[in-house]
Amino acid sequence: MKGVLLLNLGSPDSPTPKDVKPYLDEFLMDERVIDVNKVLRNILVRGIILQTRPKKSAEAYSKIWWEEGSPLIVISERFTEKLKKHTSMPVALGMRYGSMTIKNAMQELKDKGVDDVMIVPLYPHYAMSSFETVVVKAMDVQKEFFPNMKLTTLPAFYKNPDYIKVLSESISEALEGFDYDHILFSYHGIPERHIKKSDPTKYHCKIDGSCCFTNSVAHHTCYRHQVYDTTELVKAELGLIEEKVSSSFQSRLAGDPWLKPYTDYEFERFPKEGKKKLAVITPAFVSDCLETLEEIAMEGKEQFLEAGGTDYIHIPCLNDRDSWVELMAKWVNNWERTGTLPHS
Ligand SMILES: C=CC1=C(C)c2cc3[nH]c(cc4nc(cc5[nH]c(cc1n2)c(C)c5CCC(=O)O)C(CCC(=O)O)=C4C)c(C)c3C=C
Ligand SMILES: [Fe+2]
Ligand SMILES: [Fe+2]
Repeated sequence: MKGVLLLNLGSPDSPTPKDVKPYLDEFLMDERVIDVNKVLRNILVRGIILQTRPKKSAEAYSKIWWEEGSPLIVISERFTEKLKKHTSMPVALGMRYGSMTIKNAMQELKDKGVDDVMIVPLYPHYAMSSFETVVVKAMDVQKEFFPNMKLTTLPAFYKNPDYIKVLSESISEALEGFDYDHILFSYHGIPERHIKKSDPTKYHCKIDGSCCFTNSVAHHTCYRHQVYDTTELVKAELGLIEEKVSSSFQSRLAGDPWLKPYTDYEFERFPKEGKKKLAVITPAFVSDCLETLEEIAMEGKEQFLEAGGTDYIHIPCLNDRDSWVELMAKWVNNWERTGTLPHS
């Protein structure tokens, strides 16, 4: 029997340093997130980052936490419940880090008689530290605990025409009545090194060049190419003016160079260039979370207004929007009926 496993990265159990610390430990000790050798990762994460970050992160989480829990978890649960109403297959939700484990979610499916699972990483773009890590974890768990379960992965959907339509529709709704000077597509950043590492050709990715705009098989796993594609496709779908749209990268950790331009630098720069009314969209995430609600909707707004901006909106993620749930239902139900995937 077929079933669906929705996967996201996860949140701490509460916005306190006591619960944030083990969550951050699991997150940052992941070799696909901090991709240095184990000894160095241990020193970096446990010896340095975890000495101060849990308190800071807990404060940030406290600002966005809902009565029902972490927004990322609550929204993912709402999405799951809605999807269940659109399919006859069992649907479960698992998280890469934290207490809502992938193992429990797979057990839930197995208990309902499921042995053929579509895994759905809730990320439109491929990155080692998001899409790849949830898929590899799901495969490891399957091998160890559910050897008779078959897994099929929904590919990154960053350029799927139906997804672009749903995303564009959500953007145009949010922009209604907002006379913007500029729309910024702010994507979660990753270290530059990661896109070189994910390049299967080992020669295509040049970081600073125009590699992302020339055809290559490397783009199947190139996060930067994929996010630029999403921006371009939405721009075309909505007929947006070239000069009024750009992309940037947020949420970097100190140390390595990360993908540029950095979102916080753009918040400083725009008002000086006369772009004082700004709309920010965060399409690397399908659910609002710490990185959108705190970093963009709160901190980003403050920074932009302090730099001389006058008007600022953060456009919500797709969350549990009906058209998004219906699109996911179309993909999974089609796979149930025909065994085919919507895009590759
Ligand atoms: C597009 C999705 C994501 C990518 C790519 C990604 C890369 C990445 N993240 C970190 C470090 C942290 N990320 C944190 C939170 C966080 N990250 C994502 C998504 C991506 N991360 C989400 C959805 C969230 C929010 C979870 C929530 O509970 O709302 C955190 C924890 C919070 C904090 O302390 O800032 C860290 C740490 C790295 C290093 C990285 C790429 C290498
Ligand atoms: Fe992150
Ligand atoms: Fe590229």
